[in-house]
Amino acid sequence: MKNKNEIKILKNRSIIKFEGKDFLGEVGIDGRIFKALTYARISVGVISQQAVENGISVLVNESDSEKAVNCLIEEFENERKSGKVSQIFSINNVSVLGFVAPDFNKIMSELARNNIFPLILNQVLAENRINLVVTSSQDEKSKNIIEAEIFSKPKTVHLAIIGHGRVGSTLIDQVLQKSEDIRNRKKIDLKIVAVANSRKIAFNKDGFNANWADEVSVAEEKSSVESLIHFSQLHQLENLIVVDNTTSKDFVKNYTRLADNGFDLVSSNKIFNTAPISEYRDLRNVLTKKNKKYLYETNVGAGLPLIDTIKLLHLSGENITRIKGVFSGSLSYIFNNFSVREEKFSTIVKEAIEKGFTSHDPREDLSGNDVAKKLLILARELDLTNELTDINIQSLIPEKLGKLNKNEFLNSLDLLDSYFEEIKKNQKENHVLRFIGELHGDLQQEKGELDVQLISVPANSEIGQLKGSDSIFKIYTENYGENPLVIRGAGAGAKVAARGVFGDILRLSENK
Ligand SMILES: NC(=O)C1=CN([C@@H]2O[C@H](COP(=O)(O)OP(=O)(O)OC[C@H]3O[C@@H](n4cnc5c(N)ncnc54)[C@H](OP(=O)(O)O)[C@@H]3O)[C@@H](O)[C@H]2O)C=CC1
Ligand SMILES: N[C@@H](CC=O)C(=O)O
Repeated sequence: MKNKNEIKILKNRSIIKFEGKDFLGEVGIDGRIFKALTYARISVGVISQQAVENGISVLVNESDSEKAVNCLIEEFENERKSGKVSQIFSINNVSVLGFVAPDFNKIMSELARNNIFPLILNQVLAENRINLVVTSSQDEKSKNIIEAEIFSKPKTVHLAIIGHGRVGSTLIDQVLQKSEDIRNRKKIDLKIVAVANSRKIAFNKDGFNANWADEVSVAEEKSSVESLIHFSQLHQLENLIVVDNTTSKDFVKNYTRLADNGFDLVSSNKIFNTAPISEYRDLRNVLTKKNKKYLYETNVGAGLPLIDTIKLLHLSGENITRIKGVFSGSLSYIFNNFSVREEKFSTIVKEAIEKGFTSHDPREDLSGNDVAKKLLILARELDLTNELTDINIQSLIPEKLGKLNKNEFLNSLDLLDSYFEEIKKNQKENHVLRFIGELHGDLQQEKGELDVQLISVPANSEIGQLKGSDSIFKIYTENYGENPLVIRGAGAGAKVAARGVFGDILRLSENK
């Protein structure tokens, strides 16, 4: 190699594989292989011997591969008949990458994380010189990964944003606004290469810019995970992250396939983490096997650093004994306001919807389901095996309103007014209403007790003093005793949720 800093790439090569048994160490076999190839005027490149499998691999130009196989078949006719040589065949469409790198192990682990496993590897340790043979469908991607490692170039991270509703579109704008700064400060080049909704998916291999919404609106490709995987393979994209900002039950079924195809996962969607425990564990096993990561900090408390904190406490052996709080940003807003304002319940619910605090269908919040899911997600972080059906949920909507379609329900909101007015009036003096979640019981057992309910608390209590759409999580542990660790802050809204998702993306990117 002339320039030590160059990555040399030789395309259109074939591996000729020569396999058999009992010829290891036999004098003359290698010589006959090279002689036969030389007589056929075939030039030979990287060579590798597999002692265990008793085979030899040589590299030739793809245009010579058929001739190379035929001349070796002819040369070893007798050994093939006796069974000493079992197979002579070619693997076409491969490329060689030659480079000098001091930290070879790091490069190998980066390649493996991107599902790249070299077919041949030759190393001259003393000179840090390496030759890798990879399939041509992965050669450019391998080159980019190796270049980023050896030349400390910004590493490109390719993002597929699934769902561009309130959270997804805010996230895209935040990423676009910050990408240059992140490239300069962290040497991470974030490129949004795919954006999808439930109907279609738009691709841009160079990365979308501020006009992304226009590109999505004219896209014609049907939304599917197959086309996303195909696109990532066609363009040999490395460091892939798929971001699920949907509310879809169907999309989460793709997580395993995406992990299998080299994607790490970030999700604001709570559905996967509240699936039956066997499915929940299956994906985690696949992720471990495939060395893929799955981050979901925004599943509980939007952008608040809650899941990470609980994970750390639990991992460090601190026994969490109880978690109690206001888990829902929308219900926080609704009851913080309803408790102190002379307004109808339905008016305040409409405000929460307008401010983007509620789920797409506000009944997900008002039924207590959203809080129940958040509670379950926290319980499972503590290795408890609870299911959604184990949770005692007090729903805030009568059954008949649950059966309406979304618009009919929104038009019937005022049917809730007198019921909540009555509850408000019947409280003790200086009390306010709060909708809380609580995980308690003996948390060293397999399952904890999970309750979701509307309570009345003194206005001057910690929970009673909550404002705006803030969430509060009180985490009680053995060592903190009756002084819980308290995490409090904005619990809903597209901006804070998107910021939390962005944080997960950056955490994954930094470790890539
Ligand atoms: N809003 C908030 O404060 C917070 C929200 N979250 C979570 O963030 C997620 C997104 O919320 P939000 O942005 O408010 O929801 P929206 O309803 O505003 O947006 C959902 C998006 O997902 C798309 N989508 C739905 N199904 C699919 C599918 N099968 N494949 C591809 N795209 C799909 C929708 O496309 P289409 O228009 O075609 O249906 C839409 O673009 C939710 O899971 C929510 O629970 C988490 C924390 C806080
Ligand atoms: N609707 C949720 C936000 C999304 O998770 C809430 O009100 O907290």
